[in-house]
Amino acid sequence: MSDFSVRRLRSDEERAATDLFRRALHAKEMTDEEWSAIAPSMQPDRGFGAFDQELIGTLRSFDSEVTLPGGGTTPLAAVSLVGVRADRIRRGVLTGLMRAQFEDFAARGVPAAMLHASEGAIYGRFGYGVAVRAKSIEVDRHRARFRPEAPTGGEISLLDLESTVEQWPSLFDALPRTRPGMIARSPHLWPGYERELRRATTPVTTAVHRGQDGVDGYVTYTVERAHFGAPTFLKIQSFHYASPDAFAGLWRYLISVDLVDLITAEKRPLDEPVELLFTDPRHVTVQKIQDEGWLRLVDVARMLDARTYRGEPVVVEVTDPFLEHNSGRYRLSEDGAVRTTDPADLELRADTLSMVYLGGWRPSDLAAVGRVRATGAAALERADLLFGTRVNPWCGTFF
Ligand SMILES: CC(=O)SCCNC(=O)CCNC(=O)[C@H](O)C(C)(C)COP(=O)(O)OP(=O)(O)OC[C@H]1O[C@@H](n2cnc3c(N)ncnc32)[C@H](O)[C@@H]1OP(=O)(O)O
Repeated sequence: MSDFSVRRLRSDEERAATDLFRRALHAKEMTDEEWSAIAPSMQPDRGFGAFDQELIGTLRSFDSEVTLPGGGTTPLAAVSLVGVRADRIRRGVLTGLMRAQFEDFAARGVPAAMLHASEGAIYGRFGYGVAVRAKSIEVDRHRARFRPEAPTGGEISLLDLESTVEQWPSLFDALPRTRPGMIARSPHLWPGYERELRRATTPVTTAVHRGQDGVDGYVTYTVERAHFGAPTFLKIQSFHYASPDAFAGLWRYLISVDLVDLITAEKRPLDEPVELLFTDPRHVTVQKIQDEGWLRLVDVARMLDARTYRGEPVVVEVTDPFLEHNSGRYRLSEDGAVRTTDPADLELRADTLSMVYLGGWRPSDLAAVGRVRATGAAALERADLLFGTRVNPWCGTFF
């Protein structure tokens, strides 16, 4: 490890830290105008910097909360803007920053953290695991026909760019965050979203769905084509709903939009049944399945006790090399989670525990690739049921 120290960033260092992150991602430094648009998204006291003679690495977070299996919520740190200067990588700088950030989470009683990773090989060693995967889909608008039993939906009204910017926070906040892994959107997120919307080169439209009990869903999109004669894409930027009627009603609207060939939606829940709305499900193709959210159980005991379980108890032995105090055995049952000295049914590392925690992976599948060790098939069957969730996890918020 080279000689550097890590400390909380002062507010007058936030711009340099953001530029350092952007350089690490090969993006240009910000103009004054760009910084004034981005500055409000920096939650004070949540940034860390690594310094030798100067700033050489950074990361930050903003406060949020996450929905857990069973419907409860806990505080969550949404981690982002992670970067180390190119001439200082692979010397332990990120490791030092991670350690300082976890200490800060523990001091503030934040039991979990989530991030979206630029690369898949970075964060496992720090105890983050792929808890949420998502699919990107493409719908052939000309051929997709609704099945007769698909809900008809309610009324649709349209918002333009300015109304979308104004109403997005209240539209999102009014909808329940029902899936495990969904997070609250801090006020610090919206300036970045607004900036993205304003950078669109074609009109931004939001279709708002109103059901019997009022507004219960919305979809925001742009329509784009590469050049004259190329296929026209309706690109969904954001799609949230609270009822099957809103889900089907908004898809009916999207399919009805003229002069569109293909509809694309990125990072949708794995079990969202868009294709089943249509007479031929093959008119919806899955383009990609990717990791959407990496979860870290910072306080394993608290997080294990915060979610619900079904079925017979299981004792898990957790190994957490990065946050050693989490290592130990936990008995999980419908009554919650307690530390125990009973023999373990399953053994797994902290990053693997994160993968099963929201119900995104079955312990038996992870056992098949050597990431879970179990006493036998019966233990795995109990663990699959215990960690299983009614719906797939989904984050649905980029940060
Ligand atoms: C949530 C987000 O913001 S995602 C964006 C993350 N940022 C980027 O991708 C920007 C470009 N990359 C970078 O800035 C840096 O390379 C970082 C932040 C990914 C890593 O920072 P570093 O200071 O090099 O990490 P550090 O030296 O602490 O590495 C710790 C270990 O992880 C490994 N590691 C680090 N980055 C990577 C990587 N990209 N791929 C594979 N292994 C990696 C190191 O080899 C080291 O392994 P070791 O302990 O076995 O020796």
